[in-house]
Amino acid sequence: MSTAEVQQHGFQAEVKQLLDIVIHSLYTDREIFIRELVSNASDALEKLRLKQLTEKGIYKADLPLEITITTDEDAKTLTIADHGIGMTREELQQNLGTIAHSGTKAFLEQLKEKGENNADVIGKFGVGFYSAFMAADEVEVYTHSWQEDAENLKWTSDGASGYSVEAVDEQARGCKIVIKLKEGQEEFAKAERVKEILEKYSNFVTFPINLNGERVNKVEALWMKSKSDVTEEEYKEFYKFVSHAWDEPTYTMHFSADAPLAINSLLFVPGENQEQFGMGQMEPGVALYCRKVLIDPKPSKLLPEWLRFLRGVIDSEDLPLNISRESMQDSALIQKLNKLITKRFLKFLERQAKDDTEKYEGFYKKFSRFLKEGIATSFEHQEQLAGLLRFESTMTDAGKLTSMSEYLDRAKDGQEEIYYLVGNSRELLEKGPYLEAFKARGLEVILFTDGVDQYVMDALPEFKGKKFVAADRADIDLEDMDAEGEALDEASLKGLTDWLGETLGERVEKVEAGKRLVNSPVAALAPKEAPNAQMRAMMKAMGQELPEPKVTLEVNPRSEVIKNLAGLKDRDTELAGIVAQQLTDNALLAAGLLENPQEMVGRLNDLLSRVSSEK
Ligand SMILES: Nc1ncnc2c1ncn2[C@@H]1O[C@H](COP(=O)(O)OP(=O)(O)OP(=O)(O)O)[C@@H](O)[C@H]1O
Repeated sequence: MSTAEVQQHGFQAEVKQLLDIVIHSLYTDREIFIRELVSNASDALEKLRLKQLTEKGIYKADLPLEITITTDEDAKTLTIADHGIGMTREELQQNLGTIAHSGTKAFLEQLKEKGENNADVIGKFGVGFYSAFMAADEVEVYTHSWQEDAENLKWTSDGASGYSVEAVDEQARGCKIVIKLKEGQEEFAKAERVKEILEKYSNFVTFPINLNGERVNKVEALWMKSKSDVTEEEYKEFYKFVSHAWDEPTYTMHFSADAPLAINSLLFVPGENQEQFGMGQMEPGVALYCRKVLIDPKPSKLLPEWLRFLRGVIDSEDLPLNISRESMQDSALIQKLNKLITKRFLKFLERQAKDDTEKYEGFYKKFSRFLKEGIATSFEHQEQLAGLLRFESTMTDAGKLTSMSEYLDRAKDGQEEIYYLVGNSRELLEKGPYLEAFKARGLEVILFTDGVDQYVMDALPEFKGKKFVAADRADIDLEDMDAEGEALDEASLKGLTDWLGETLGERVEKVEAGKRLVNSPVAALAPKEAPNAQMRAMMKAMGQELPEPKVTLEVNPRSEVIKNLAGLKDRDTELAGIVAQQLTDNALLAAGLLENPQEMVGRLNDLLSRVSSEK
């Protein structure tokens, strides 16, 4: 291939879609494209700084690690150049021709399926390099990779269908991005305007920035400063800068410690949960530094996976600088950092929950899935995480949330268990037969209605020494109470339960007189190990055939239906048999365990015809 040849490339379909949104629908804060490009330049310089530690033969090794910005009002251009790692031909195609981030890609595919051009949502997550086309007619990228034998290249695009790549004359190491401004966007070629934009965040950039030959920033790392020297505004801008975010952080946690490890850390909980918007699994976003030198922008083991929503920086002096990223991931030091920061963050959340409940509940609505994932996957932090859960219960008004600690505060003296029930909605749970007995005894039951709650509760055995017990399980031992109304006498009750056991045969494990029912005649109690209604629905959705579970049928000796049935079985065994089957179906239906509603309809019609024919 001759070096003069210009290669034409089409953009990947998702890039075209993204560019279409960027160019036609994203109008707010166009100036942020400068932040995106400066932040990319800073990333590229950080990567080069790390290469300097581990590689020999860096191209033009003496070039300073800095960012140079020039404006040209006559030519209507803005140029942002860095001496970072630059890009090879393959890297240009990979990085500036496709969307590497799988989450963004999946998200765009979803938008396409729905036929939406949702600028609002995409605007929340940033579009990186492509944001240049908010202000540009054409963008040129001149580059030479850090590798000595790499080509001198120029990438050009008008942001429409594709881009070209060609070999050019000798380039400096790094990238020089020339932005040819659109009509109406000439302000970004004015030095004053660009300076004003840079001032917002340039002090977070740990490399010098020169604008038209004049230095604009002090180089300082915000996370190394003391809390009292940083303003709210600086935190916000820093968050946007380091995480390429367009939203504002919900929480900011800035701390330093000397022992057991020397740490300076600045962490953010984002304003939005990307995973909630269908952007796929987030990548870890807390970068690891050692004395202001970036070691790894996305270290996967620095924090537990369920903390992948956090953004920010952890800087530890104790890290050896020359260690390879691979061996660092498994080092004892990383494990220590992981433990320490997780503990601090959980404590931080506990305090936030106490200090501003409303704000915490707002956070919880968006991010609770991560905490629950933590409970299901990390034994070590289970108890602390359980304390951070919020839920409704039989003692809260609908829509109001409470916590485990509040539950225990309200619990009766001597109550050794925490009762809960999992289902699709509060309404359904309240209509079911299981809560009566608890209500009658003044016992609080937690109502879990999130789709993942069953998994969470399967993983969580206890909280502060009190066992979790599902209110619909057969083996709950509730204390006797003086229920109102006359109960069936012992002998008739025994006769009835024996007869029911025989009549229902294989359908039930056993039939017993119970203490838990107040109004309902019967309830179906699933054995401890059996999947509950929610799990069954999920298993069925995955195509698994499930037999009806063998339940314990608990009968209420004070119910009129039960008292009548005890007599009916001796007068009209056939009719009593139909009633018994129907009662069982009712109980299974209420429990979400009924498998054959068709059979029930036939039987109900039979019953109705008998009732209506009675004189
Ligand atoms: N100045 C630069 N020097 C070297 N590589 C660059 C430069 N600018 C961009 N790149 C490369 O192009 C890729 C894509 O950049 P882009 O800004 O679109 O996304 P990102 O920075 O990876 O992610 P995000 O901005 O969403 O966090 C970068 O990951 C990087 O590899």
